[in-house]
Amino acid sequence: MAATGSVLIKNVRPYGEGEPVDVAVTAGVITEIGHDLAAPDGAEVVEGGGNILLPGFVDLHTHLREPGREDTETVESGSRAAARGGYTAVFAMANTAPVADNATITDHVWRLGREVGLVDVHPVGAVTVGLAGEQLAEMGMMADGAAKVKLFSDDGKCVHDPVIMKRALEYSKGLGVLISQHSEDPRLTVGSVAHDGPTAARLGLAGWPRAAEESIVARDALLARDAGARVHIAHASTAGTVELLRWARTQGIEVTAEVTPHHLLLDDSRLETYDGVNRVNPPLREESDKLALRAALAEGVIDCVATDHAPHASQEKCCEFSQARPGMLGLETALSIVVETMVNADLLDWRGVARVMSERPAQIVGLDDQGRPIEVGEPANLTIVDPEQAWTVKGEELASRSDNTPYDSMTLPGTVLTTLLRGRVTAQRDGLSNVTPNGGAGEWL
Ligand SMILES: NC(=O)N[C@@H](CC(=O)O)C(=O)O
Ligand SMILES: [Zn+2]
Ligand SMILES: [Zn+2]
Repeated sequence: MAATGSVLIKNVRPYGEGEPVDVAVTAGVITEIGHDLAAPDGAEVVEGGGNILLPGFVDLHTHLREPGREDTETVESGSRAAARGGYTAVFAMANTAPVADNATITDHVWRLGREVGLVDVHPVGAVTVGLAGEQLAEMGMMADGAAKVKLFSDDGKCVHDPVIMKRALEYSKGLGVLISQHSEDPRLTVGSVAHDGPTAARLGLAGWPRAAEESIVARDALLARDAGARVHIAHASTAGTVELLRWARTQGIEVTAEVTPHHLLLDDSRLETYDGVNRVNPPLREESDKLALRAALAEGVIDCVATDHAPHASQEKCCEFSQARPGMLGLETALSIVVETMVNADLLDWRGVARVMSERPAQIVGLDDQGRPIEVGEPANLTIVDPEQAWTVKGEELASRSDNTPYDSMTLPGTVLTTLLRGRVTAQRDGLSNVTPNGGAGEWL
């Protein structure tokens, strides 16, 4: 693999539009786009096979579990999973052990990411010390450190105290950073394990009401308005949250939001089996919520897709539903779920996929080297996707150290073939000749 040398990507269709072209890359930057380009001496050639070229994906919500739970994921295994999923940048949440609530930890995670070099790992800083919700963390120190932390979140927990959240928003505005809120009023979710609806009632599972999310979304929109700050809503899961986001926009409040692939595809009908793999926060909701989330993503009311990739050890997921840890894997399957729920449903075209997977997340968090248009002079953070190729998910074959995917054994549409970070190949499936029409995609090299 050439480090920062020359790469010639043959035969790709940027955004799935027009005739295939070649894309030449030198020193990590796109230098030419055209037909029948000659490979410069020593250039690595990547055959695109007429497939779709997109900007590399950016995930605002990943759990990498390092430091502390390296048995379930490391910066390396998570970076590999991300590259295979078409990602070139991920934001690693702060709910590690110890919590990433100071610059020593955020800089450590950032350095680990650089050493691995498969994806840009941006550590998320905690909003409060120890995620305890009581005392603001040293956000300024983290923002000023080597990692230049841009996103702060107590994810896993809600910044519940309105006074603390108000101060955090004011502080974030001054620092030019963004807070991502895990919207969950903890007093409404004590003991809750599943969406509070007919399915949970029938199955005897304690319910997690929509109001637990929506009351915080509404409150934080108002706090952001008063502070003149921006706020980002993590893993939006209800139709009511969509309506609140729409309302906030009409008021000129700067609220952005993400939706996870699992909330786009799955609903609480999955819970019938009591399989702990389906336990997640916020919980899988009802079909009406799912359809509202898809429509909101198509319309732009929800800005982007974020995986909430949450690896857990199998012994923490296989137990009784109420005992299973909440969270599911997402990085390696996200593109396929977006193809299934949005592209194949005619809700998004490939320009739209680039918008929700790459451009908007980069803009929201202020990354200037990711989510860029595929044009000469832009960094070559790219992914090649075969829209026709289906593949069968097998938990144990994923690059993640964990296998808690809710899509195990499912055949999903859309395959990532190659990912490039600043022109360097970070993931590549076996030669196109090995990609069989219905028998799954080629092996990862
Ligand atoms: N989504 C989850 O169910 N779990 C996440 C935490 C979180 O995103 O709230 C985790 O860290 O496991
Ligand atoms: Zn969360
Ligand atoms: Zn999370």
